[in-house]
Amino acid sequence: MSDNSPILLWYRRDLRLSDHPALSAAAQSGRPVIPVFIKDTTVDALGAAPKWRLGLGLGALADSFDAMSSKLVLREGDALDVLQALVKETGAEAVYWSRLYDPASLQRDSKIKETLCDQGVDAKSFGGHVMFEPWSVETKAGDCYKVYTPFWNNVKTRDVEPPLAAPSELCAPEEWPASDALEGWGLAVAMNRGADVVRPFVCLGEKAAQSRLGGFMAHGVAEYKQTRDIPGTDGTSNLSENLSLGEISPHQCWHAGQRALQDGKQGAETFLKELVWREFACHLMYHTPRMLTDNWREEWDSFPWNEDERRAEVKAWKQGRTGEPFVDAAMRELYVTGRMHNRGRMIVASYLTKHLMCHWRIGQKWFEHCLIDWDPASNAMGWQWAAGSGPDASPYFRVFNPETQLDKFDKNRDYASRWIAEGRANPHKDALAFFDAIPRSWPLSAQDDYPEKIIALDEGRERALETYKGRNF
Ligand SMILES: Cc1cc2nc3c(=O)[nH]c(=O)nc-3n(C[C@H](O)[C@H](O)[C@H](O)COP(=O)(O)OP(=O)(O)OC[C@H]3O[C@@H](n4cnc5c(N)ncnc54)[C@H](O)[C@@H]3O)c2cc1C
Repeated sequence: MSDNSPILLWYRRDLRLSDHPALSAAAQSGRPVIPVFIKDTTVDALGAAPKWRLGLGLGALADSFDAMSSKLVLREGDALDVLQALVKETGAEAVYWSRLYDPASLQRDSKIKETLCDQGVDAKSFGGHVMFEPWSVETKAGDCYKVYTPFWNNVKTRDVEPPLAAPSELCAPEEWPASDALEGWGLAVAMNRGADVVRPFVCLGEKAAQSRLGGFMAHGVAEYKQTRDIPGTDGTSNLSENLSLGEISPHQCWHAGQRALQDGKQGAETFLKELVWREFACHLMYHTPRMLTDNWREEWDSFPWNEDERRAEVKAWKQGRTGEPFVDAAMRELYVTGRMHNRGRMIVASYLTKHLMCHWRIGQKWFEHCLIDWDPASNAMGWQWAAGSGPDASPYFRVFNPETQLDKFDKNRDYASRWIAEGRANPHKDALAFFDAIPRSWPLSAQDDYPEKIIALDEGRERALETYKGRNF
């Protein structure tokens, strides 16, 4: 390889400069580095909110490169074609990237690696997206894990690579290749009116993610074990949005959590365990990619789910109009912020799949459309956990009762009143924001009456339990 040939640094879901093994390796080589992002079919396939959030993240990453006299080159097309064209244009002899583990990326990346290597290009993938490579965690029998607790026990005492500093400088190529304009990609198009409403809730970019982590370590993590389950408080890290696009690395979060634990902050161990849930999801997806599309437990294949999204009860669920305050508050939080508290996610998922007996894929798809922290593995695992069809799932006969959950986790109704406007003299501004975000085709207004329950909870629960009977779960 000649000393001055550039390295193409192919960015995907790793939108940061610090703790980026591929970028560090490229910078250390002393050769020119050309950061590239490609809008290929995996980007086109994203839901409205994740695609919009990606666009914001790319803008922030481009600014970071500009600030160090570098540049993020944007190209559109088949990833292999684009990389080959860039190799030709720039004389690059190497392409580096951070590994991803979903089936579409794995298939694309292995083909690209093979083709580029055959053509004499040094195509190399690096870690960084997860702390524990999915193939590096095995049971004693050499299998993958299917249950979280033994997975946690396996990894909890492992050494996690200390985070790498961002390179202080990057060598620029003699000539920069042409770049598309980010605005021309139309990544925001499907968000319509929602974008202006969601934007103030976004924590954008690497710097903001680091300060969010710092703030949480200083003020939140000590009480996290108690506060993480209360959706009316700001009791969690809110880092999923940044983790999902790689604006922060799990290693950075892990080491911050370890330091907090050493400082005697009790909640830090629970935080570390949650980070490992993300690892576990990725492990499951890598070993059983059908988890994204099919019941993990095949016994569920003959279950008579409602699969028709046009049904009135699905519409009511999506619009936060089921008449169950916990469910409706959470669905509106999703629409307004692009995120939803974990307790809300569990409750709306249980309600849709159990009380309404709708297929978990309907919910998975809606979350994929609305979440700015969308992650294919965590989303699929969460939905299959709630439905009962997943590997380490909530028992199928456990049906969350949204009313008793509200009494337990939202005693003072802080959460419900923040998100539901109807029937209130002075609705919260966030509850009103919902009506600014929704599509005009939803004929809803804050002046409407709050809806009657679309199903009595007992009736829904009994119907589900009755249908489970005689099945071999
Ligand atoms: C039906 C359903 C769908 C979900 N879809 C997603 C999704 O698309 N993207 C996503 O990131 N998470 C998803 N989750 C998991 C979880 O709800 C979110 O990670 C969490 O609410 C994020 O908030 P936080 O960053 O404040 O988390 P914290 O409580 O601060 O936890 C720290 C980090 O640990 C990880 N984590 C925490 N809980 C989980 C979990 N149950 N599964 C996997 N990782 C976890 C996240 O990366 C999170 O940022 C889903 C859960 C359910 C039940």
